[in-house]
Amino acid sequence: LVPAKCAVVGTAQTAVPETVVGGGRRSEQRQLDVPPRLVDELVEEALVWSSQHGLVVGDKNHPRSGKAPGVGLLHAPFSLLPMSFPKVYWDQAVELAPLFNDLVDRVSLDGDFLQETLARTKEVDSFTERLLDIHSKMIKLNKKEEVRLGLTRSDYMVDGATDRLLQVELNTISTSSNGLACGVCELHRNLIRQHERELGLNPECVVGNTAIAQHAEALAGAWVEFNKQSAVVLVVVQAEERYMYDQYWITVALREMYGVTTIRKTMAAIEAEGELRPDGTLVVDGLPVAVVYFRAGYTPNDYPSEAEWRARLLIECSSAIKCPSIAYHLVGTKKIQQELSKENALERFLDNKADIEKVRKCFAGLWSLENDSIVMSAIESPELFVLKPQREGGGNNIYSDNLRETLISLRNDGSNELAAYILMQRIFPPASLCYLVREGTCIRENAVSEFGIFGAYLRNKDKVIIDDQCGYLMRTKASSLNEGGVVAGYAFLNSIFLT
Ligand SMILES: N[C@H](CCC(=O)N[C@@H](CS)C(=O)NCCC(=O)O)C(=O)O
Ligand SMILES: [Mg+2]
Repeated sequence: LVPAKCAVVGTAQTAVPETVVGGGRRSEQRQLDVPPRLVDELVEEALVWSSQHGLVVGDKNHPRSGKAPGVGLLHAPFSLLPMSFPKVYWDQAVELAPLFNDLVDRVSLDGDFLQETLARTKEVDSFTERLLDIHSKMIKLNKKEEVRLGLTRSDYMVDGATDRLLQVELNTISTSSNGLACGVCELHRNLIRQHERELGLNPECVVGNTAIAQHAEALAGAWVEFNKQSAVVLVVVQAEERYMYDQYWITVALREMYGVTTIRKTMAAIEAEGELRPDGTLVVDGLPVAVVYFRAGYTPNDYPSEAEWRARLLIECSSAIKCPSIAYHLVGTKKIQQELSKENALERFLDNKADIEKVRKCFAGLWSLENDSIVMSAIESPELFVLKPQREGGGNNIYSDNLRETLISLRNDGSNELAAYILMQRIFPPASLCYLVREGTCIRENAVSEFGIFGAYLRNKDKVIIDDQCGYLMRTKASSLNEGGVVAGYAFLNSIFLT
């Protein structure tokens, strides 16, 4: 992806202009120090570029910005300049992508493992319970998903204390920012191209992002496997979606590159307009559905009534290729992540010893709350842990004093509520001063980054058609913040150049 000559940018060996502050610890991730006058110029150019190239989101201050495209747009939050990122971590994450693709697929086929691992959680977490109910219905129906499409993202942080790349989580549903991530990469390339001399950076050093093209390719590949010309790709969306432009990058590419039609429907609309033909074909609004691409359905908020649950069940019972299937969705829960980190757990799913070691090497500390000694450690040193419910979408994790109080009350209740959570080692990535632009204003903050590699996996029976990394997402947030997430309103989109 990156010409070799770039790999040395930012290290002491090259005649690097004084503005590129690099070198230092292996895990050092640095941004340029830029003269203030130049910052203002770059910010103005970046805001114009974003507006002209669709690096945009709906503005939450505009009443209809989540309803109709083209109404109430605001530039997406972005880092003004790319983050230098050690090539050794990029290579490691790329190497892990197919291993996690394989792991997710294997675990998704082990219905007993999913049901048993989540059995305690099911008792105290009604959202997970509803997902598991649909899953067990599929098992009773002996429903086989012969064609399986996984569009995942494995998120990592560099642990500053050990320089290790540690997995934060493996997302298996609605992995987003795949569209906008490509935009911010092009933005950075453009800015550097216009100011190459002053910035002392080569635009080619910004790692290209293939996320849009590869997500479209994978969805089109699944549509081909369904093998019905008149069928469409159904995108499940929330009624209010200010992140729609991120989604449209994928669906427009699908139409323009592959001629595949997509329709956007809420779960409620699917329940109202959807039906199953005798042969199992899902028909929505009169159109046969080849692929269901979930960009909603990952949070209880997406199921405000029984209608949405009926829609989820209808989709799952159909012959449509689900992205993700209910099983893939369950594989992405934090409880499964914690279970897979246990001794000998990976051996149940992966064969190759070397692969198992590579996967295990990126696991952070993960514990269930049945482990009372860990719970006591977390009560004593809450800042070293993160308490995680089985929730996606950002803004759900519990930190610091809130973590301690939650654990104390859960422990005192003696209730089995504990099974709704897992504890994870808190990772402290190296921080560096970054220029962060939101709502037209640039601030300079000490910030940390979370690096995600998207994964695409398409399989038809025994034929693996796609098994690859499919782009990346770099998110940067003020190091003073606990929670991350761009949609959640904390993080900024970023790109990387390798050092
Ligand atoms: N509105 C929904 C947003 C879906 C969503 O929040 N996805 C989570 C994983 S579940 C995610 O990938 N977050 C990365 C981008 C961020 O930091 O916000 C969509 O567009 O599909
Ligand atoms: Mg997540």
